[in-house]
Amino acid sequence: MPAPLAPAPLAVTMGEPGGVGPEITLAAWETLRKDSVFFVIADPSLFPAEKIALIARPEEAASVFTNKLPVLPLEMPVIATPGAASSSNADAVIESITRAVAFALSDAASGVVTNPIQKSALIAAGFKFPGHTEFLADLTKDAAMPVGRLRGPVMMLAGPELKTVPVTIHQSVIEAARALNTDMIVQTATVTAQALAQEFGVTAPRLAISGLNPHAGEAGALGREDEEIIAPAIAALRASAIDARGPLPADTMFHAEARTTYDAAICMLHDQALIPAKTMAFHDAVNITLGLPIIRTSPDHGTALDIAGKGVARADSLIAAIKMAAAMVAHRTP
Ligand SMILES: NC(=O)C1=CN([C@@H]2O[C@H](COP(=O)(O)OP(=O)(O)OC[C@H]3O[C@@H](n4cnc5c(N)ncnc54)[C@H](O)[C@@H]3O)[C@@H](O)[C@H]2O)C=CC1
Ligand SMILES: NCC(=O)COP(=O)(O)O
Repeated sequence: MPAPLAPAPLAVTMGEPGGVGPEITLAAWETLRKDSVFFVIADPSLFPAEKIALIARPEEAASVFTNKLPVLPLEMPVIATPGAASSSNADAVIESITRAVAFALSDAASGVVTNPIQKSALIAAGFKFPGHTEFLADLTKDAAMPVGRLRGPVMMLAGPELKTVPVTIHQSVIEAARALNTDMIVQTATVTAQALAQEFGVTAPRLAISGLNPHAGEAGALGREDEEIIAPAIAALRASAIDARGPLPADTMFHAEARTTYDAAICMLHDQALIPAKTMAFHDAVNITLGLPIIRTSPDHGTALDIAGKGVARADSLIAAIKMAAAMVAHRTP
C-alpha cells in the first residue's frame, strides 16, 4: 500500500510589515521546524538572510523547512520600519493575502494562516474591506463549498477553554445593532454548529446564544431586540435540531460554571465575543474563519506596533494558529 501523501504546506501571509508579523513568523518557524510545514509570502528583507530560503513554488517548502524558513518573495515598495505601518506597502500586504488564497483554492497550499494587518493603513490606501474575514469571503465567493456546508464568513475565536463567535463583526456598535436580524443569527449559529461537529469533533454541539441588551432586554424593559430578533432565531435553530439556548445575558454567560454548559458562545457584537476570548487566552486563542471553502486561521492579536522590532513579541498565538490550521487539514473530509 503506498504511503499517504503529505498535505500541501500552509501559506502564511506577510501581514503589516512594520508590525510583529515578521518576527513572530520567524519564531514560529524556529518552534515548528521539526513538525509542520509552511511558507511565508513576503518581502525577504523582513527576515535575516541566513535564516531563510527563497522558493518559487509552494511545493519547494517541504525540502528546506527543517533548515530554513521558506519565503516566497513578494517585493514591497518601501522598506518597513518596525513600529510604523505604511499605506505605501498596502498593495503588497493585500497581494500576499490574495496569493495565499489562490494557492489554497488550487490545493498548492492546504490552508491560509494570516499575519495581522493594520486595517487603518490598508483602508487609507483604498482597501474596501474592514478585515481579512470579509476580504477572504469575497476572494472565495465563486469557489464551491464542501458538500452540505453552509457559506459564511463566520469569525470564531477559539481558546483552550472557550470558543466565541460574533454575529456582527467589523461594524460600529450602532450599525451592528441596526443590522442584526434573525436570519444572520441562524446562519452564523448553523455554520458554527457544522464546524464544531466536523472540524472539532463535537458530536452534538451545544450553543449558548447571547442577548444584545443588558440582562437580555429585561423582558423588554431594556430593549426589544432580544425578544423580537434573537428569540425567534433560537426557536428556528431548535426546530432544525440545533441545541441552542438563550438569549442569555452576556455579562453572566462566561463564568466558569456557565462555560461548562456549552461548546460555543454565539454573541451579537464583536466585543461581546472577543473580550472574554482575549481576556481568557490572549496568547493561546486563534481566530478562525468558518464557512469558507478554504481553511483560514490567524493569531487573535493585532500588529502590536508598540512592541514591533523590540524582540518581546510572543509567537504563541501564531503558533497556535498554525497548529490549528494543520489539525483542521487533518480532520478535513473530502
Ligand atoms: N487579524 C488581524 O489582522 C488583526 C488585526 N488587528 C489590527 O491590529 C492593529 C492594532 O490593534 P490593537 O487593538 O492595538 O491590538 P494588538 O493586538 O495589536 O495590541 C494590543 C496589545 O497587546 C500586545 N500584543 C499584541 N500582540 C502581542 C504579542 N504577539 N506578544 C506580546 N504582546 C502582544 C500589544 O503590544 C498591545 O499592548 C489594528 O489596526 C487592528 O485592526 C487587530 C486584531 C487582529
Ligand atoms: N478583532 C479581530 C479582528 O479584527 C480580526 O479580523 P480579521 O482581520 O481576521 O477579519
